[in-house]
This record gives sequence, structure tokens and C-alpha cells, in this order.
Amino acid sequence: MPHDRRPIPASDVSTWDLEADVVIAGYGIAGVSAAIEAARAGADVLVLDRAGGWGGAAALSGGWIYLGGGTPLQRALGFEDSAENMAAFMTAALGPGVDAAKIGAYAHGSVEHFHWLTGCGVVFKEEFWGEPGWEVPHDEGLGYSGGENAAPFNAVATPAPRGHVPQMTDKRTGVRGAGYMLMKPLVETAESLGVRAEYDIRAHALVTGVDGRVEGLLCRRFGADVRVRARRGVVLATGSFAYNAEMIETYAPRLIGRPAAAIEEHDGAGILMAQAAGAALAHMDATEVAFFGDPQMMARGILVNGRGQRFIAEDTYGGRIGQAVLIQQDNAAYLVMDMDAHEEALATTTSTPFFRQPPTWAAETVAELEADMGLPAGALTSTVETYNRHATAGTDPLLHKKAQWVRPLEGPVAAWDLRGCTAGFTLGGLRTDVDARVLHVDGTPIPGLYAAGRCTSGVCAGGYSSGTSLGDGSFFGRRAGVSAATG
Ligand SMILES: Cc1cc2nc3c(=O)[nH]c(=O)nc-3n(C[C@H](O)[C@H](O)[C@H](O)COP(=O)(O)OP(=O)(O)OC[C@H]3O[C@@H](n4cnc5c(N)ncnc54)[C@H](O)[C@@H]3O)c2cc1C
Repeated sequence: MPHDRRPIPASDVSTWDLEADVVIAGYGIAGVSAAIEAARAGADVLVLDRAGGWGGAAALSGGWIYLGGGTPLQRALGFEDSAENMAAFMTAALGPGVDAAKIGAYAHGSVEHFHWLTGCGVVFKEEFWGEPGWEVPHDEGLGYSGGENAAPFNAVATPAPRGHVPQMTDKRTGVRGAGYMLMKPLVETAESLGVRAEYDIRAHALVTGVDGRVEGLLCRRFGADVRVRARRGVVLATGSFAYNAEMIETYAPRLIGRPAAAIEEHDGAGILMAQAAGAALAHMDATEVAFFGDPQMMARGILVNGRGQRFIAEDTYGGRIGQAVLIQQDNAAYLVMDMDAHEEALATTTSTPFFRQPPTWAAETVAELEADMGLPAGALTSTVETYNRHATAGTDPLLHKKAQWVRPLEGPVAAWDLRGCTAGFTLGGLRTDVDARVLHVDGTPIPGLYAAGRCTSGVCAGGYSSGTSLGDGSFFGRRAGVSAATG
């Protein structure tokens, strides 16, 4: 595979091997959503995927899709929400530096997007999961997925759960879990509209005309060049750059050696080929960060850094904890619990039982524990003293963990070594407008080029909530399809 991603002049192409009105690179969540809408707008659509079938990371995913503003599921389960409330949360939680126009379009279009998904056959069960968790443990359809009901966001917007989960027949993420149950009906919808697909074909570079208009893709298949003509437009939907070591080193070095919730096909190809045609990039340093802690345990304990100090409300979204640990705490965290809290946590249901490992250290007193952990003498002791002083009154004035989780640590204590327990994927990518047109560095749209999903910078500029990747991939994927079909 040549490394050169520079656009190929259309004048150099004597024969086109494949042809369609709209050509989409990548058959994951953004690609399938683009395909459906392009076909509905009357285009002949061809989707190309370098893998042996459709699905991408989306089909392996947990399936959370971020929807709100008063969806029928939210309302049926008794939750009030509005587009303004959703936008207020997203602006606070997904920044700094969010694209206000994208957040506004997304929040105001969310109820319609819910109907679009269910219209394509996606099923959300009317059941709410209200306990701390990375995912729903069964097939519940709704849950908190971004710390909406925890500090600091519960003071910014009225808490509303927005993590919508397609119903599974069984709880088994990775193998026909909720992500698969999202992708399957969408792909079936695309097929019913006549969308064609080619697999084992890798988009490599754009083909452009004299005026810079994108007219197709140069692809590779089993070592041979394949030239694909797009009569109306090309949509890039190739995923993140989590598995491009060079790009990770350049833009998001904290993720070196720790890619997760992505697939090896996410090698930044879409970003590079558009960049070579002058495309602008945005928020290339932004990353989702997962944390290998069990939320049911974390909410009931205290998390401290390498200096024995608390740094975050432990009942918030695990991804927010992950970002805080990796970005602000040198990737070092310890969970501290007393015996009662540990036993109570173990008696709860969790979707992450594998995070419930035995403690690394256990001691009769906090002073002994901090010595065993190698923390500076008195550091953890003073943290626990301060925490307990307020916890006795059921408050946490330092970090505002909710009263339901606040209880003094008493008696024998244990700690879990959670240093280095983070991994994640990239959120930055091509700069696009609300109609999913790829913007040139001069700020104007590159004619004939559209993009969505994790090869673009979407609603997340810095922070993250579970569901926003499948959310903005599908939402702006649809817009990419319409824009490409209608020119
Ligand atoms: C285990 C796991 C759990 C997750 N849970 C969630 C969740 O609950 N909610 C959420 O919002 N997100 C979740 N994610 C993340 C989410 O799945 C992805 O961020 C999302 O699928 C990105 O959408 P996309 O369309 O950009 O990429 P994908 O859905 O991965 O689709 C990209 C497609 O492009 C193809 N491709 C790549 N390069 C080329 C090329 N050069 N030519 C042709 N084809 C190419 C790939 O093979 C792939 O099929 C999870 C991911 C994983 C792996």
C-alpha cells in the first residue's frame, strides 16, 4: 500500500471499475445512516468497507445512543427533558470548545432522530436502569450515560437519562449485543432501499477534478487498484485514528499503547485522504477515556490520586473519571473502601463483574493502609478525616458526591490499585459543518466531499458521554447522505 494520500487527478483515470451516485467509505454507524438517507433522496448508493462485512466498531459496541429532548422513551419512563436542557448539558459536558451549531442541531433534532431509528426497526425496551454502571446489565432501554445526574452537571441542567440502548435478546456486548441490534435493522433498511455494498476494499485516496471537486475514490483490493466513481458525492465514514500509532503520537500521545472501544480498521485513513485535499481538522487531542473500575464500587468508596487526595465525585460517569485520571492525575488512581461499603457493592448487579477484583491492600486502619500503599504519611489520613467529617452529616462539600452515596469510612479499610487502568479512542477529526460537508482549511466546503462519525470532530470537543459516538455518527451520517445525494 503506497503511503501517498494525495488526491489523484480525475484526468489520470481512464476507466472506472465501480460507479454510483453516492459512494460511502465505511459501513459502520455513520456509513449506514448516510446510505439510507442518500438512497431515500433518490441516489444510487454504493458502500465500501475494508472489512469482510458491515458493522465496524458500531456492531461490536455497547449500543448506547445519546438521544433526548423528550423522546417517547424518556417520557414513557417519566423523565422530563427538552432540547434546551439537553444542549445545556452537552455544552458543559462535551467541551471545552464544542461546536454550538452542531450541539444545537443535534439536541433539537434528537426526538426526530429517535423516530427515524425506530422507523428503521430499532427497538428500545421501556425499562430504566438507574444504578451506576458502564452499561445496562440486562436489556433495559434507558439509563444515565454521561454523569447527567452527578456533580457538576446536575447543577447545570436538569438531570435526564439520555443513554438509549437497543434491546438485545441477551446481554452480551461484542457478540450480537446492543450495537449489533442497532446496526442490523439499519443495514436491512439500507438493503431494502437498494444500497449496494462491496467488502474487502480499502479507500486510499480521493480522486478530484480540475476545480478540486471530489469525483471518486482510489481504493485497493487484494493488492490491486480499484477506481470508484462518485457521480454526486463521496462520504467518508471510516472511523477514528485510534489505531494509527503515528497520528496518536502526534495528536493524542496520552493514548499511546492504550487504544480501546475501537477496531484496528480505525487507522485514520479518511482523515488523511481528506487532509491531503486541504481539509481542516478539529480537536485532534480530544479522547474518550474508559476507566477499569466498577461504578457500583466507585460510588460507594473514595477515589484518590498519587498524593492520597480526592479529585472527582465518585458517583459520576466512569468516562469522566477516566479522563480525569489520565489527563489530570498522571494516570494514577486508587479506590478506597471500608468493609461495609465493599460488601454492599458486591451485593449489587453490575455489567462489569470483571472489574470486581480483590483489593490490592487491606489494613485495620487508614494510617496502616496509606503506609502499605506507599503514600506520604498523613496524606490519605487527612483525606479520609475531611471526607468523614462531612460524610457524618451526609454531605460532600468538596466534590459534591450525592448524599445517597456519602457515608463515613469506618473500621478496616481496603484499597485497589487502579494506576494505568485507562484506555480509549480519539474524538478529533475532519472539520465539518452541520450538513456534514467537509471544510477546507480556508473555511469553505470541499465540493463533493462529506463525512461523519469518528473520522470527524462531532459533538464532543473534549468531554464525552456514552452514546455520543453512535449518536453523532448516525445523526450527522444521515445529513452526509442527504447532502451527498442532493449536491
Ligand atoms: C466494545 C465497544 C463498545 C462501544 N460502546 C459504545 C457505546 O455504547 N456507545 C457509543 O456511542 N459508542 C460506543 N463505542 C464506540 C463506537 O462504536 C464508535 O465510535 C462508532 O462506531 C464510530 O462510528 P463510525 O461510523 O465512525 O465507525 P465504525 O462504526 O467503526 O465504522 C467504520 C467502518 O469503516 C471501515 N473502514 C475503515 N477504514 C476504511 C477504508 N480505508 N476503506 C473502507 N472502509 C474502511 C471499517 O472497517 C468500519 O466498518 C464502542 C466501541 C466498542 C468497540
